[in-house]
Amino acid sequence: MRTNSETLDPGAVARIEWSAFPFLQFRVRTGKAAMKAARKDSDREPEGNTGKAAGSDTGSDTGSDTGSDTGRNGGARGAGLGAAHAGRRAAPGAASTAAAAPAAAAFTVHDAAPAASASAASSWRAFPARQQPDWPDVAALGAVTRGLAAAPPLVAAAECDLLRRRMAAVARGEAILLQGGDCAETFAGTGTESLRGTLRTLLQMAVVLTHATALPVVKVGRMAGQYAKPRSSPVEERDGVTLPSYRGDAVNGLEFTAGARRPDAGRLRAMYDASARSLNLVRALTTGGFADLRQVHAWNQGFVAASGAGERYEQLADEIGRSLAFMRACGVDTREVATAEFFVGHEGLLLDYEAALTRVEPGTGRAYATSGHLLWIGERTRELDGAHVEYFSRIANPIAVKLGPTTTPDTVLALVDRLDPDREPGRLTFVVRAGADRVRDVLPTLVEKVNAEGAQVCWVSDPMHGNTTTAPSGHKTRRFDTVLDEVRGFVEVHRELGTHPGGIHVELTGDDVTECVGGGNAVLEEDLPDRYETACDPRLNHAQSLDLAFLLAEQYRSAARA
Ligand SMILES: O=C[C@H](O)[C@H](O)COP(=O)(O)O
Ligand SMILES: C=C(OP(=O)(O)O)C(=O)O
Ligand SMILES: [Mn+2]
Repeated sequence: MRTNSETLDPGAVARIEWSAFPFLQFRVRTGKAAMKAARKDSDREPEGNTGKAAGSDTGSDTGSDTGSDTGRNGGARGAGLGAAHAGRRAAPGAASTAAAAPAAAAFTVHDAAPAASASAASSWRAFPARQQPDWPDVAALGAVTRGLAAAPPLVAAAECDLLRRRMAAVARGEAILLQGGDCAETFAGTGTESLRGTLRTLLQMAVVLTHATALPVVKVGRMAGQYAKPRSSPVEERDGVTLPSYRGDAVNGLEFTAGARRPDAGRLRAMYDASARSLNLVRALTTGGFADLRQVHAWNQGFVAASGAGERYEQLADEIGRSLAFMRACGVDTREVATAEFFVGHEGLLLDYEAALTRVEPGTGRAYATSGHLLWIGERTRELDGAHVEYFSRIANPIAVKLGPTTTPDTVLALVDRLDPDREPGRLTFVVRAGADRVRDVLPTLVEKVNAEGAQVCWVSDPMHGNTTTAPSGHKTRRFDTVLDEVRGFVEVHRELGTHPGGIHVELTGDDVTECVGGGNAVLEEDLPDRYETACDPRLNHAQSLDLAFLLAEQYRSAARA
């Protein structure tokens, strides 16, 4: 059967190139997939990660290269997983696999598809896949993924191509990436005020960064798909009771009961539905007036007036106001500047889900993950001979890879070879999360080696995941100053090398939560229990996010002046 994902017509794509005022403008027409697929699945061994118990100090999250992570998981076991896959396919008689036979045939039948694309939905199955749930009911998994394979794509291939071009601008130093949102989205939070708040926060940050850098800001939400979590430990222990760790709403429930923590494949369908609802709201808001520049600026003025550190930001906010007045005086109708180009992305962790939503473009034969525009591989799953790198090597979306503090230049160069063999600007982003104390040591060599290789990747800072600590109260937290210090280190390194600090990737929310310590309104350690609402990692709250944007804006400016 022929696979098909409907696309934007090329004319429409051409019309949504950068406008004169690049913060804005987003026109998308999505289409219906005509995809009838039958895919069965193979069961997998449970994750053998023997990392620290949940709730212990997360300092080690500042992490190991996945080379040593292999050690943690057991290198032999990793190889064994691959063997187990192959073995299962060769012996489909086992009761548990009978209903879950391999066959990603649905995606491999496009006659004109190049081999790489045609097998995108299935080739990863020959490689060990880390951090996958131990689904107890493989028949249910097969039924769900077959349903997803027949469902419409959530994003269009042409939108992914557009983001690739935007990311190419980032790679060339002509734009900045701002990516942010929850660590773990929840189904309960889908389509609610929280999502609006996160979107509003990102739009506010984008205006500040756009003005300070005089560069377009490419906006990508960690949203409408960020429902699956890799964990340091497969189990969590509380008061002598040990249960499977929460792996995100896509897999199991947060509640600490055996029933909730049991992986449920039906949640993959719920993830798709929740993503669709969120995307719908994001598209409506970003095109329906919510992103009106005057309104976003008014929000920023409100923030500056209310912030404990507001005085420091006043000048920049005033300048933005004057720029808007200048535009109006020149005859630009700022009321028309009311839509924003916005993309969504998530960690492409659950390969059964991503494979089921992979679609091959009939026109080009290229395969796309249609679950989101930009997908990334996490620090724990980026091993070169693993299933995630294999899957990502075969999709045409813009993709990113997280790099922790122990990442070696050889690993990075090998990732470039696997994931960006054509050295195409915009294809590959490295998200550095080395930790504030390591970034200045680790990053320069990585950047130099990649440059010497002739690859034009985007370099982005994730100042969250290398800076997680545990407060005396037991809450996982991050210090605002440390987060800021990592971003500063990241920018400094790039300035010294003459390369482009391409942007930030941040866990944040528009809510006034108390999860990270510090910031202009000074959340204290003892405040953490007040509004600690995250389902996984601590996020910057609304004010802390804007603090970060204003302070980063200062840094970009002073670096530009130097
Ligand atoms: O978001 C990233 C990871 O999923 C998260 O940091 C893991 O947290 P853990 O170390 O508590 O498992
Ligand atoms: C899991 C994440 O980060 P990392 O892979 O960098 O630990 C994340 O961004 O949610
Ligand atoms: Mn996280």
